[in-house]
Amino acid sequence: MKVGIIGAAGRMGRILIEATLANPQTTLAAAVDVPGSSLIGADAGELVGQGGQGVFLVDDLGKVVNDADVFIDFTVPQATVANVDICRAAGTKLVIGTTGLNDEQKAALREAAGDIAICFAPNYSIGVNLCFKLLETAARVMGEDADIEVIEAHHRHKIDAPSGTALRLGEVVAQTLGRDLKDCAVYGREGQTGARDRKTIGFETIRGGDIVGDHTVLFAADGERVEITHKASSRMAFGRGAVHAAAWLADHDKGLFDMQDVLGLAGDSAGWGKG
Ligand SMILES: NC(=O)C1=CN([C@@H]2O[C@H](COP(=O)(O)OP(=O)(O)OC[C@H]3O[C@@H](n4cnc5c(N)ncnc54)[C@H](OP(=O)(O)O)[C@@H]3O)[C@@H](O)[C@H]2O)C=CC1
Ligand SMILES: O=C(O)C1=N[C@H](C(=O)O)C[C@H](O)C1
Repeated sequence: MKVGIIGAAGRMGRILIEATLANPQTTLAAAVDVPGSSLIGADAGELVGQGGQGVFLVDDLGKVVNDADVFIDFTVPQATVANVDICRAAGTKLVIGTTGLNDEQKAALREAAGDIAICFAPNYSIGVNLCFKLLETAARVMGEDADIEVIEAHHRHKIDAPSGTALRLGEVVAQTLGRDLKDCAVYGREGQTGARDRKTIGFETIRGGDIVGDHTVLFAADGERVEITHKASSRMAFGRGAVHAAAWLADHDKGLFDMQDVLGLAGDSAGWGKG
């Protein structure tokens, strides 16, 4: 698969270049970043110490959209939605890792997936996707008798909160228990909060330093606690997964998928996911 990277100069973009070059099923075919970046025109391989790739960073997806079979986009919501339109018009597939999209932006992705194949997931690591499955079991067994809290920690540069992964963890729990996250989520607490309502799902966000990404779902029952925790120690865990998803899209012409589909874990889920 010929792969293009959007947001190529970013933290994840550089990792995605490296992961694309390392995967025997993929070749690096294009790289895009924001207009005005001092890196426009640079050899994309140079960004990861592997110069001479002959792929140069451009400032407009439209210039290279036909050069790749699939683009991987880890940028910001506004840019991602614009990129979906460009890829849709060109018939080019997309893997999207950007988080923080609102309902309207997610609906735009769903609509575009009527014409092109899109994989959209808040977390491309194998470990987090395993945790989504473990969580269904934990919620089924303990959910009604426990207070459930989702705790996440990320680096100081992260611009959205709670993380996309934390929100998906909350969705998995809520849907397994027949609740609607929009009604039962509580984001942080302060002041005279009153006693905790067992039907709520709490979210706590930590931002600091260079934390790659930690997530815990806590089930606090009377007399015992269960915690399901994932800690990413390298962004390559996400990068490898996203490039695997790009290669997996080779067999799909249209539709909206997520990493559960790529890993073959989607079959028996309660219906959460898909944006
Ligand atoms: N799904 C997953 O597994 C993961 C998802 N993420 C998500 O990926 C996203 C990016 O994270 P991260 O790499 O840390 O962020 P960065 O800010 O480091 O990277 C984003 C890059 O995209 C560039 N960019 C912004 N707008 C455009 C545009 N219109 N066209 C092209 N490039 C653009 C930015 O340029 P500039 O800085 O100049 O604005 C920057 O280089 C976030 O939403 C994050 O939550 C992160 C890790 C894993
Ligand atoms: O911004 C990040 O860094 C990450 N974002 C994703 C999220 O919001 O869930 C995934 C990962 O935890 C890293």
